[in-house]
Amino acid sequence: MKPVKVGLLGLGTVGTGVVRIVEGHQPDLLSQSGSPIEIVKVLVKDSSKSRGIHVAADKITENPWDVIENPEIDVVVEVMGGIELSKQLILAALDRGKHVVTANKDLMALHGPEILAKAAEKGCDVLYEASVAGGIPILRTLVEGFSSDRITKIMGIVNGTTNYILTKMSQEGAAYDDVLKEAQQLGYAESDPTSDVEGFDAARKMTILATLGFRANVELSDVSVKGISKVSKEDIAYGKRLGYEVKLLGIAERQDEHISISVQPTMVKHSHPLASVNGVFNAVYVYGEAVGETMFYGPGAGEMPTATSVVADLVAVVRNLNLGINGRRGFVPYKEKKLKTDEQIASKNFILLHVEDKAGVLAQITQVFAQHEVSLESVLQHPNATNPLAEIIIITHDANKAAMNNVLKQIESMNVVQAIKSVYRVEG
Ligand SMILES: NC(=O)C1=CN([C@@H]2O[C@H](COP(=O)(O)OP(=O)(O)OC[C@H]3O[C@@H](n4cnc5c(N)ncnc54)[C@H](OP(=O)(O)O)[C@@H]3O)[C@@H](O)[C@H]2O)C=CC1
Ligand SMILES: N[C@@H](CC=O)C(=O)O
Repeated sequence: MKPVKVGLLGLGTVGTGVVRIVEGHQPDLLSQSGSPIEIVKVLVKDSSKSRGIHVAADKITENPWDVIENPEIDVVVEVMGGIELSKQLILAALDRGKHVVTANKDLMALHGPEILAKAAEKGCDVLYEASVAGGIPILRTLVEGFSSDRITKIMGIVNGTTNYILTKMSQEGAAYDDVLKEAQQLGYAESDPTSDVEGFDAARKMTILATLGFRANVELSDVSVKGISKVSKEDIAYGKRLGYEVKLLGIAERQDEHISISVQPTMVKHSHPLASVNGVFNAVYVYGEAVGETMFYGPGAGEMPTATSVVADLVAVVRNLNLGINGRRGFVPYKEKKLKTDEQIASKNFILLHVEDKAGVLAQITQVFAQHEVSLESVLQHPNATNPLAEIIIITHDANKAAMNNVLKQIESMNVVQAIKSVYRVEG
């Protein structure tokens, strides 16, 4: 039986896993796809590097065109990362009629529409399951599993590195910098981990999830982003005392065709299933009008989980090749999105203030909330042992973002307020 030939762009964390699965699961891949699958060329940046896996020297190249212009290659698997070169190579591969599998969320979040349009024009498949939530098959689930429903909310822990960091800070009191180093050593973090800790990686994933879930032309610039670099041990400890876990949450919501998408550290109530998603695990919570609440859980990063999704896409491409139906999905024309205004975005909020420790201050503060019609769920005040200030912790009921911004602006200008230490969205 003639094997389907694959060119692999990248042999790092994910690429190594892809080679292991393709070589180690041959009988399963054959029975699932209908053809043997053979990796015939592998692109690396530095061929002299020692690697944790053996690949025959004649398969390794430092020249990407050895893969793209190789006429025997049917499918290109891009796991090298980056944007400009990967985009150029993927478009060139599609121009030559090659199908593409990629794990590259940076690329798909920014240039997905252009790449998918080219694939449709050329009758090729472009699959990118591994780009969101590593080992969880969430993209297929949104596109196929929920094709009959109208999704109104997608909420996810979609970055393994930050969830690993927050979990270790919360459970072991570990220091932020130490845990980030560990996540890098474990192969979870991006080559520039700023993407992870500042929330950009999660924003790219939320762009992809919202595009597919809401079937709308969502762009990366539509996502408001805040990372975890300013989350303190104090915030985590306060959250715990009040029954919350701090998580970096991506939240995409839709109401009457208006959408909002954000990534931000969020206080998640202990009783909410997302609060117990720990370590490198990811979870995506999907609300559909008909189905109600669903949640998908699994490892969000790392060699083998991510490679599982990449190779599952490869199997799908090969199956399509054998059925002669590649590119049949075509380019889905998404609906024009409408973004919610700040008046339309509502959530509960957690606010930690340092204020002067004297009578009447609490009343002054709560009055500001009342003026802007933000009602309060709970208010705690106690003296701070280390300085002559008191701490006030407020949890609001659902309040719109515009009103909350006005409250915070007014509180910041009050003489009795030394600092607005933290503001978090609250879920659950
Ligand atoms: N790591 C993870 O858990 C996950 C990663 N992803 C995505 O998968 C992709 C790969 O990630 P990962 O495996 O972690 O990355 P790595 O940095 O571990 O590997 C990148 C590989 O690509 C090669 N490469 C990079 N740039 C070039 C270039 N210009 N020319 C030739 N070869 C190049 C590198 O070569 P060399 O080895 O010689 O340096 C290396 O083999 C990224 O898009 C990432 O966002 C998605 C989900 C999870
Ligand atoms: N750096 C990413 C890797 C997977 O997408 C993460 O930590 O989730």
